[in-house]
Parts: sequence; C-alpha cells; structure tokens
Amino acid sequence: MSSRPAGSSVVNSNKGQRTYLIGGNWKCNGTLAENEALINTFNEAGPIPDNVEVAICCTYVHLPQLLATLREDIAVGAQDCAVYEKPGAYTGEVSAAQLKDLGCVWVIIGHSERREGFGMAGEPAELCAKKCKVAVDAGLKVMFAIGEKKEEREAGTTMAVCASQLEPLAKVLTAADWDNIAIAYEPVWAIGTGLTATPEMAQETHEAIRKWVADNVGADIAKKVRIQYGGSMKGANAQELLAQPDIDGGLIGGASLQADFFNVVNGVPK
Ligand SMILES: O=C(CO)COP(=O)(O)O
Repeated sequence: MSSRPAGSSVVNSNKGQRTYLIGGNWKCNGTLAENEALINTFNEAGPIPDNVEVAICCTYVHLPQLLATLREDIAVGAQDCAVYEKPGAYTGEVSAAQLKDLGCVWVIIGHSERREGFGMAGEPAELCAKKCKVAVDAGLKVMFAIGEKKEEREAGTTMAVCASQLEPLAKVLTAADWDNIAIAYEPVWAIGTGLTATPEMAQETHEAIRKWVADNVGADIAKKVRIQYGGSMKGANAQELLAQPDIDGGLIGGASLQADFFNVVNGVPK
C-alpha cells in the first residue's frame, strides 16, 4: 500500500513550471459500499491528462479502502492531521507520520470548516500553520486552505484575510518545504452553496495571493507554488476557471462525490 506513486510530475506549458492539481475533498461522506461504487466509476473513467495530478482526500477510516482499491494514478490523502510531531497520549488524533506510513501522499490543512470549528472552537491560523509544518516534516504534501467569508469580501478585506492565514505559514516553513505545499483558495461563501467566484474574481485573488507569496516568501517560490480554487467547482465551470493564468487546479467538494469529478479533471487546458 505504501508504494503508490506520488502523482504526475509532468510540467504544464500553460502554467510555466506548475502542473495542475485537482483534489477531491470527500469531507465526512461515504460508506464502504458508496465509496466502492464511486471508486469503480473513477477507476473506469479513462486516462488522466498527463499535465494533471489528482488526489482524493477521504475520512481517516476510509483511507485503507481507497489506498487498496482506487486507481494508482490518483493519490490518496487525509483531511487533517494532528499537530503533534511525536506519538503519544493524544486520544482520537491521527498523526502525519501515521498517514505517511499508511501510504497517504496528501493532507488538507486549514479547511474553512475546521477553521470555523463546526460551531465549537475552531482552528486558529497558527495551529493550521504548525500542522502544515508537522505534515511536511513527516513527508506529506499539503493542500493549505485559505479564504474569506462573505462579509469579509463585502468589506473589501479578502486579501487581508488570506494574508493573515498565510503569515503564520510563511514563518514556519523553509524554502524547501514550499515544494510540498499547494495553496487552496476557497472563498467560504462559495463552498457548498452553488455560488462560484467568477473566473475573473477568482483570478484576481489568485494573482494577489501569488504576489503575496512573491513579496513575503520569495519570487521563485511564487512562480512554483500551485494555487487551487475551491468553491462549487464542477464540470460545468471548471474549464473557464482552470484557463485563468493563476488558477492551477481545484479542490472539489460536492462534485468529487460524483462522476462529474472527471469532467473537472478533463477540464484542464491541454
Ligand atoms: O470545500 C470545498 C473543497 O474543500 C468545496 O466544496 P464544494 O465543491 O462542495 O463547494
């Protein structure tokens, strides 16, 4: 199980050094039987374009099922990990090292649903940054999710919010760590709502995020780091989003639970 490939490393000419990254976030969905049907659909969905890396992030309990039965050109990941570097007395937690040991390639960190806390105390930006560092140190790649709420966009603070989520990350990562980071820009108001940022709105924020990385981390890293869009992305809107110069992929929720996920995968510019 641990010998699964890490995914495509083919460079996409449209995006300089950046290969597209399409992630599926299954969130807290699925039974063994439902997953089996979806896995079969994905396994029979035809070839993945060679300029795209694909990953599915499922619940912890379903990781062995996906690792054992999902086609090997789709990497498998988790949706969170513990912040603790060492094993120990952390009841209910799953460590980054355990995910790596199992055969995971990716982990999502800082999803807005976790930052919000499901009505309870959520995860502060510093905790998300620390988890990200622990995950990278354990050998995982991270989709680091950021994004503003509706009222923050309306107040004109979108980039200030994104910067506040990236600042603690920039403090803990080394330059080499950034090779294993993708930034998933997910405007909270677009998640699960059917409201998608227009390609122009998304591009504007992606460009601003890349500029922030250039100014605060380094120009070379900004050119390399992939910035995924997430928020009601599906087959019907993927092509125009993915055609934007700073949109390097997607992090897909609802549509990743359907065959439509492959319309997103196939929606990357050739
Ligand atoms: O939260 C998301 C992915 O992490 C996006 O969810 P939806 O695609 O369902 O809007």
